[in-house]
Amino acid sequence: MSDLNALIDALPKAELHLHLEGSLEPEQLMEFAARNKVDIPFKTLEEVRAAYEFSNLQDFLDIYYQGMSVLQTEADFHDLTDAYLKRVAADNVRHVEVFFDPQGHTERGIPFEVPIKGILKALDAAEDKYGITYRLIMCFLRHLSEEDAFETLKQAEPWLSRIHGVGLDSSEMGHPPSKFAKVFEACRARGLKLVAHAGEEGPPSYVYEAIDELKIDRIDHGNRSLEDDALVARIRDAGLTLTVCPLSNLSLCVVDDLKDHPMKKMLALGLKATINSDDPAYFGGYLNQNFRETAAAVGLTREEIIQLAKNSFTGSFLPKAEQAKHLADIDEVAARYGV
Ligand SMILES: Nc1ncnc2[nH]cnc12
Ligand SMILES: [Zn+2]
Repeated sequence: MSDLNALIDALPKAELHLHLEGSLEPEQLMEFAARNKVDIPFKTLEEVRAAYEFSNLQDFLDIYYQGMSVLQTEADFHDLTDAYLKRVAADNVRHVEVFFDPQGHTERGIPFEVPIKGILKALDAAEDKYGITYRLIMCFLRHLSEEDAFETLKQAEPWLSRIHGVGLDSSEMGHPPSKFAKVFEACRARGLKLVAHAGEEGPPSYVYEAIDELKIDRIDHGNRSLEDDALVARIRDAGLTLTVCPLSNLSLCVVDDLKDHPMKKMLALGLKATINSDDPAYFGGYLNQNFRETAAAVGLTREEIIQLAKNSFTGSFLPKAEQAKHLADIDEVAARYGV
């Protein structure tokens, strides 16, 4: 193993951009379909794997929503979440801030409490079981209406002490952040943290809207911000974290080649970028795989890798005192590796 990969493995890290439904591995999809007697258009694992091939965000989302159909019971959501946590514990992940898409489930008749109960059961057990702490972020699907988002917020009301933030995901083009300004305002009034996918496929104006109209605390993706120097300065000066997802960007053709990924440039511009896996079952790798492939493709230095690990904690919603403990652990590992 290269020195760089050994350092990546050894560093404590947080993951800040992960869709739980996007951690549905082909094997699990087959298993859940069988145990719930759900018809799926695939007979073999190879057929599922072949379907996990995309050329843009919408291509992926079509399969992603189809895959969700096998998630039926609290146990399914628990098992899905637990498998993700177990997998990233092996990557030395110490804290996760994970998304779920309640509307992807309520729309097909699964009551709101089914996914959230299963997910929380696995997340609550994670500290003892895997040494992983968490925050849970409920996403609104942006291809649906703001009225739908308000209805989802109403269903979430009994759970709001267990939900730390809200996000905005799904088809970006044609669904600008401003469409959700009122519901984000209502969420802010309830003390929730706010994040939004912006600038993944959408233009820099969507990132401006997420900052100015949704008043987000963190930007998910944000790649296309680099097209606008004034926007880069805004993000940098506000200290906003970007949750960037390199292997997702490659799979969805946000970049044509990982060598062209802007991660190194983001760091050079002074942006607080982080590395994340987005939908690891669909995009070819969990957190350390994203670090490894990005480091190799764009030539990240050991110092940059350590900076990225630190950004993952300072960009998290953990209290400063807890962040500081993780930063001290990172310094200890860095010293061991002579950095
Ligand atoms: N990368 C992504 N962009 C938008 N919506 C998503 N839902 C799951 N993954 C997503
Ligand atoms: Zn995402």
